Amino acid sequence: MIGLSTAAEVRAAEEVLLAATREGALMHRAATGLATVCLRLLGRAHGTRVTLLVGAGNNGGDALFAGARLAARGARVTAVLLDPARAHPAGLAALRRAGGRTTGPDGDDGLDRADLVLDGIVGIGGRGGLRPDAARLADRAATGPGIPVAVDVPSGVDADTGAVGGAAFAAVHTVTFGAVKPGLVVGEGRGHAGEVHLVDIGLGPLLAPARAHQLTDADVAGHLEPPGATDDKYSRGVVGVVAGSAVYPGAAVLCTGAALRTRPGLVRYAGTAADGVRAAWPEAIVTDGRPGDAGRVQAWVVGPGMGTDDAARSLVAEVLATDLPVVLDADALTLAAREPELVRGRAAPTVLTPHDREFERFGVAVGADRIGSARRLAADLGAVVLLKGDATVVAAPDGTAFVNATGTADLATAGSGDVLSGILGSLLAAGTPPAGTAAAAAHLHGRTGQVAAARGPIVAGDLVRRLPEAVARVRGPVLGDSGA
Ligand SMILES: NC(=O)C1=CN([C@@H]2O[C@H](COP(=O)(O)OP(=O)(O)OC[C@H]3O[C@@H](n4cnc5c(N)ncnc54)[C@H](OP(=O)(O)O)[C@@H]3O)[C@@H](O)[C@H]2O)[C@@H](O)CC1
Ligand SMILES: [K+]
Repeated sequence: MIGLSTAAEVRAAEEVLLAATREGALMHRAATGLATVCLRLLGRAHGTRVTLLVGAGNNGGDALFAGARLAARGARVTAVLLDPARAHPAGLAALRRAGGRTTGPDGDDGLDRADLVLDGIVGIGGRGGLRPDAARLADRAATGPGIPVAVDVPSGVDADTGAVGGAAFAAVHTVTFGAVKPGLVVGEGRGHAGEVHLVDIGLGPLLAPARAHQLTDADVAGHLEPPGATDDKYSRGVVGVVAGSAVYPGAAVLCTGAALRTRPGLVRYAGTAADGVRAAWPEAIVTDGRPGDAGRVQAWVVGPGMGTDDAARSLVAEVLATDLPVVLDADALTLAAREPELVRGRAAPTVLTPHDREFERFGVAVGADRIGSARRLAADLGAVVLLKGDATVVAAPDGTAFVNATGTADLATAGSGDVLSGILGSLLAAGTPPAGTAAAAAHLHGRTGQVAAARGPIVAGDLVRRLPEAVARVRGPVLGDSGA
């Protein structure tokens, strides 16, 4: 699990470490890591051209020291000092000693011929969009030939929320220090950060326990263990699906299929799409009755494609009245937004899976702080909220949050959400804690999108078909398995 630490958490840890190390040591660690990544991206230093955009804070200091290291190896380095009188003095001296040159914001910045541009305008000390000089340079960097690399945080991106309140540096790589900040992996910030490289500067043991996390394949593999010798179809968790309609069985078919393919066990379906589900998935146990007629289950998924009429409302209320974990998706979210007390009163876990418009039906704007908004709704409803997006956010009522790392634009296809709710129901039936389980489902859904899209454009049915391959990929190679 990767902890996501806010600027304040990083600063608090930094303060302790700064007091315990000799002056400048942390910045040297940061700059060494930064220069190493730049060298890897450039392939070599000698003969390359590097432009540094240097603000007046320590973020500019990092860029200057890294630039000095590259200059010492033969790169032609130009530092553009946004505020020459306040540029980091020791960094500036190091760059000049190594043969780098400096200029002001209106000088010859070399951006039109740079191989790499380092954005050291502002880091975790930044507020709001970039000021005019900085904005103009960030804009030129975006259209120039150099690889745009952000130092710690792309300037103009809020490190905690990913909000971009005006002009911002568009990086393809971000080299961040001490901890990954949430703003690099969520919302608009994710697109501005590009690939994130974490440089260890020794903060780890001093950081407060993170309240937001990213899962890795290894974390999610624990949810996807193959059946053991003593498992039977019941012991692996039985999921019940209430979805679709006689006229539109598609959502029910996708959701049931995804549940079946995630953790082979037992899937029960109850609803008016029974014929369609039977035809597509003879493996499922199907009734055209009510949820109560379906037989014993350990978790319910309710909502996809079932409409919002009185009949649908009564099915949602019946499922929510059980003491089992429930995933509320699609139409069930619209119904729950009308009667949030149906969710608030529950003792068993409830997971809501809204996209932005569904989220806002609960009366909370999503805004630019997606983690904060998901946390607010989760606390209000006493439920886990999985807010879908480029980087899906999961928040628990206690504020624990997860940001998904595997999302891809290919998942924005009709029926993709039905597949996610099927995956989630299937994992939740195992009885694991709901927030981490929802994050694991988002992770697997994203991996499935990646696996399926590798062969070309995808439809939701491809996700169901490629789920076993994605599960295998998340589990990774089995130790001791020779492949024979
Ligand atoms: N502490 C350490 O030892 C270590 C720190 N480290 C590094 O330090 C960074 C934090 O440094 P920091 O605290 O100096 O703040 P920083 O991010 O440079 O920003 C302040 C400057 O930005 C300016 N500015 C603000 N908003 C702006 C805007 N919208 N548009 C334009 N400018 C704007 C602001 O201007 P002012 O308001 O003062 O005029 C001021 O000049 C951190 O991210 C990491 O890189 C690492 O080396 C590890 C060791
Ligand atoms: K920066």
